[in-house]
Amino acid sequence: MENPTTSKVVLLACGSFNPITNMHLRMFELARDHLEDTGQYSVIKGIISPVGDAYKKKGLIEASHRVEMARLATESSEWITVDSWESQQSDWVETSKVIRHHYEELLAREHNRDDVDTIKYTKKRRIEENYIASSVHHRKRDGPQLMLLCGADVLESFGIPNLWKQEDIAEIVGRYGLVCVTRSGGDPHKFINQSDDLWKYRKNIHVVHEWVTNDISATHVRRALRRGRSVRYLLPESVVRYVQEHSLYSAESEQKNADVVLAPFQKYSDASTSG
Ligand SMILES: Nc1ncnc2c1ncn2[C@@H]1O[C@H](COP(=O)(O)OP(=O)(O)OP(=O)(O)O)[C@@H](O)[C@H]1O
Ligand SMILES: NC(=O)c1ccc[n+]([C@@H]2O[C@H](COP(=O)(O)O)[C@@H](O)[C@H]2O)c1
Repeated sequence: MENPTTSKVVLLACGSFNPITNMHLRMFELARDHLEDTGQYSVIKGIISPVGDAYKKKGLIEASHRVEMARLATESSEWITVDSWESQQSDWVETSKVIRHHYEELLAREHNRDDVDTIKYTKKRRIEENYIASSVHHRKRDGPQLMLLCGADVLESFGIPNLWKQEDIAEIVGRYGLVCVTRSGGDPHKFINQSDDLWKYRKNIHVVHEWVTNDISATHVRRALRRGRSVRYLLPESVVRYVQEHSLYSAESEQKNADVVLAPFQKYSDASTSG
C-alpha cells in the first residue's frame, strides 16, 4: 500500500554506460535505501538513459550495443529500467533536457492515470464534477518527483569550466534534485560546501555514502577486455556473454572518436563554473 506521507521518487541516471557495470546497478540500490531511510521518500522507479553516439566520447561504442547491455543487466530488476530515447537522438542532448523529457513523460503518465481514475470514480459514485476536479488537482501536486542519480565525479564535473551551463546546474539541482553516490577519491560534501551555487540548493542534494570502496569503472572494464582479461563479477553475467558474442571492446574500438578535437559537450562558450 502507498504511504500517503512519503513523496514518490523516480531516479534517472545519465551516462555513457560503456558498458554498464555492477556498480551502476548498485548505485540505484544505494540511492533507494538512502532516500527511503529518511522516511520522506518512496522510490518507485529507476531509469538508465545511455547517451547517444553524438556524445563522441573517446572509446564510446554504438548506442544500440550499450542500450542492449543495459537491458540485459536490468532484466531481473523489478524497478530499474532502461530508456533509449536519449540514445536515439541524432544530436547530443544536454542532461537538463533529458531530465525535462522524462519529467514530461512522467506528468503525461500521471495525467492519463488521473483520467482513468476520474472515469472510474464518476461511474461508481456519480460525485459532482468540481469535487473530482479538485481531487485531480491534489494528486498532481503529489505526483512523483524526478531526481538525477549520479556518482561524485559527475557532481564534481559541475565545477569544470565550460562543461555545464550555470542555468542547467540550477535547474537540475534546484528544480529536480540530485542523488550523488560517493566514489573513491571524491568528497561531495566538501565540493558542495565550496560552491556557492550548490550550497544554495544543498537541501536538494542527497549524498549517499558507499562504505565498500568500490572503484569499478567502465574504463577499467574496457581496459581489461582489450587486454583479454576476465571481467567476470564486474559486470552481470548476461553482459559478459553479450560482450563476448559481439567481440566488443578492442584496441580499435577504444580509438573511436580519438580524432574529435572538442566533443559537443565541451563546446560551450557562454558557460561559467558553478561558483
Ligand atoms: N564506482 C562508481 N561509484 C559511484 N558512481 C559510479 C561508479 N561508476 C559509475 N558511476 C556513476 O554512474 C553514472 C554513469 O557513469 P558512466 O557511464 O560515465 O560510468 P563510468 O564508469 O564513470 O565510465 P567511464 O569509466 O567510461 O568514464 C555516473 O553518474 C557515474 O558517476
Ligand atoms: N552540460 C551538460 O549537460 C553535460 C556536460 C557533460 C556531461 N553531461 C552528461 O553527463 C554524463 C557523463 O557521462 P560520462 O561520465 O560517461 O562522460 C552523460 O550523460 C553526459 O551527457 C552533461
